[in-house]
Amino acid sequence: MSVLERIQAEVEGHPIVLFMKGTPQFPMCGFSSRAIQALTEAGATQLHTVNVLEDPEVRANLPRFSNWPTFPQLFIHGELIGGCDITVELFESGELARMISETQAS
Ligand SMILES: N[C@@H](CCC(=O)N[C@@H](CS)C(=O)NCC(=O)O)C(=O)O
Ligand code: FES
Repeated sequence: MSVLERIQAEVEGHPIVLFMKGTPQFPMCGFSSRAIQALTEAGATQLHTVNVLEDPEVRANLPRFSNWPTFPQLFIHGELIGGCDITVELFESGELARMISETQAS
């Protein structure tokens, strides 16, 4: 499986996926930490995460796949939502909680 196929399988295999630096328990960067915090506070319980620090191939190729240059990257239902700033903005407006409750209910 090529790395792009692996990325595709990750985002199609789980409704909510965060590509991040570190893990939810031990985020290795403030941007990833803030994204996890927003997702958790918005009620995400079925969150699948990929630690790009442990997968250099994904780190190098995800920006090409998603057309988004940095980490973290949030995908819902296989679609890129954005990085830390967008995730936090969606949380603050209440939109993230709505998207997550719809996703987890379906
Ligand atoms: N404004 C960005 C901040 C994220 C960011 O700047 N990430 C950098 C530093 S962690 C990054 O991923 N750089 C590329 C890399 O480390 O591969 C967001 O909203 O997500
Ligand atoms: S790892 Fe340095 S800013 Fe994210």
